[in-house]
Amino acid sequence: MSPMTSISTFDYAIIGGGTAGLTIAARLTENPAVTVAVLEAGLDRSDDVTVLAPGLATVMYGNPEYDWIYETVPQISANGQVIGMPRGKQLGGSSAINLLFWTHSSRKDIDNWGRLGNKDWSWDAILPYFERSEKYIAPSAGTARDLNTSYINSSLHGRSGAIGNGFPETHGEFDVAWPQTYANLDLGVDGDPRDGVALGGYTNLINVDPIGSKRSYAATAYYLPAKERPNLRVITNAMVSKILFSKEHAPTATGVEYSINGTNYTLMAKREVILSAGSIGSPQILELSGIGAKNILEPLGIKSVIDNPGVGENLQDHIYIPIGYEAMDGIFTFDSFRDPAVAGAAFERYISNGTGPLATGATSSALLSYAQILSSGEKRSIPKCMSRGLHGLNPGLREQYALILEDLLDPNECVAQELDVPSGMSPLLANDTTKLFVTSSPGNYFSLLGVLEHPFSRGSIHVSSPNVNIYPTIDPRYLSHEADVEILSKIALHLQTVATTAPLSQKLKGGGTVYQPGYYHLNETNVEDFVRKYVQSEFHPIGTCAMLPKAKGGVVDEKLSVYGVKGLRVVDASIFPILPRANLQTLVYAVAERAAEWILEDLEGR
Ligand SMILES: Cc1cc2nc3c(=O)[nH]c(=O)nc-3n(C[C@H](O)[C@H](O)[C@H](O)COP(=O)(O)OP(=O)(O)OC[C@H]3O[C@@H](n4cnc5c(N)ncnc54)[C@H](O)[C@@H]3O)c2cc1C
Repeated sequence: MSPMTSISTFDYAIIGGGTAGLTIAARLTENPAVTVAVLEAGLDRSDDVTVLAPGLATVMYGNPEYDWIYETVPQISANGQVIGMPRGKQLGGSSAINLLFWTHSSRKDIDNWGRLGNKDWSWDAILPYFERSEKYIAPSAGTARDLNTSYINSSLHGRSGAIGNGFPETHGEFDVAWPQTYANLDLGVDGDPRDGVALGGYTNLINVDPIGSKRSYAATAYYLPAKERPNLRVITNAMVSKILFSKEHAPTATGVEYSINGTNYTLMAKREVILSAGSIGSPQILELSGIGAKNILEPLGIKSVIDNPGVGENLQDHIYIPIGYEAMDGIFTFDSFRDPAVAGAAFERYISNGTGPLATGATSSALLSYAQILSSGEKRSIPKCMSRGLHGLNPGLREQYALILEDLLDPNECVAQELDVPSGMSPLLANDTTKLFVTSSPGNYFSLLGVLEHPFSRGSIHVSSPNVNIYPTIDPRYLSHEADVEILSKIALHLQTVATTAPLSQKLKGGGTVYQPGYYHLNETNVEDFVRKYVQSEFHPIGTCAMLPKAKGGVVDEKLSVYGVKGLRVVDASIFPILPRANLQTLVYAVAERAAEWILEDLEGR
């Protein structure tokens, strides 16, 4: 907890000290006249090596000290699997446990947010906020050569923003092989994807500060520099259960109820409550506070404040298929850490000088259009099941599907992201994230992952109890739309082409044809069955408090204010109306930066 102050009522109360919450807190308190309280359920772990060492990220999954350890209900269209859903429970939220990919959405992705009815949302409008959150650090000449970083257009990258990012000075044989493999497939990156347009295979930036090779994230980059400000109070171990409303006229958010170790407290907010509890926590807290579908809340004894059936709906997530290959003898993968001596030596090396395998995360990425992943001679077309058209859908969903279909037909728009995990994986144990990124099979493995960027399936998150400690029901309905199965199958088949292409194939046994036990060769006949059995979450849930017109299922307006109440905004990944390409954190930071500016403008009456 940061130093106590005598203030008991604040101008702003922020629920959730995660990626978005800490960004807003830091920006608002730059104005010394503004008082801000942040209420975070987890603890401050910003000096914990498990958080800071890039190579230890997956160690946090399934550990309640760091992770909420949510899980989905059985996924009917995905072989009945329960999928584990880690979310960061600590200052920094999911930015403290994520896999450090620093990627950007496409220009069209954000323009689409505008086309869905959100005034003033476009790529051009969000650009300054990407820049504000980014501190790009150029690599050494050796790293630039090894990882082929010549695609970087440094004029596009922010140099003095909050989050340090660059290329790891420690890299392995797979990292070096990756860009050349895509170039050999004629899929080499055709620019810097930071421009929102470029596609192809490349070495990705990761948000690691080169000084000591430490994770740069919301707690270290936004919170720590602001920590001593007298106008900021961050309360950790504080579980928020409810937003309070005044009874006058239209309901106005006036404060929050929270508890610490079972003792209840109330905190008042004179100007606004800002809900930044993430895509699972934010709809849960809205519903617990009476904002949501009346027919869900009243049977649970929750008094309705605003009847809005959009809350908790429109859940979308990036899903992927992994395929495990056996690495050539002598090549390091994280499977080598099964030997405690190897793991111990790596830890010592990281602690003593910030180098070695724990100093880096995976860095390989490819952003590919539908045309680029189809097998040669195959023509791009809309999925078979979409040929009936979009009749009978509600207007909001019809518009979203029309945009996704456009992306499929556009040779310049990303449909798949391909990446790697330098170890074996156990996708059939996806309900237990302590087991997902390891394998019990002896040997060293390399996993290729193919992600579906714009899924059609839509799910929901709803409370099942008025008690905040009972987790909401999370049902993403993975693969419930047939089109997702069809497209993900094509992506899975493309991964096999990548694995058998040099120089990557030279690093894999049998030239990329020897599989980790449990995986097997895929073909047109067996791939759909494989996709339903092996599908995974990239842990990118969005959309559950969607920024959309209310008639289209919206929960917040284009300035992120909750419909029907005053003094309440939602600012986090839950407001994304439709999934962008690639990983989400750069967009969460940018949205939070933009929201902070609006909040300050409102204060100044501009
Ligand atoms: C395992 C994993 C890997 C990922 N990898 C990448 C990646 O490599 N690159 C990338 O760009 N993106 C990645 N992402 C996605 C990205 O990190 C998230 O989308 C982003 O951090 C979400 O930010 P947020 O502000 O919406 O939520 P969060 O950062 O999760 O913040 C929500 C905060 O609210 C708190 N909270 C919730 N409920 C309550 C309550 N009742 N009371 C008080 N506090 C509460 C939480 O503890 C948390 O701190 C990954 C995510 C995960 C989980």
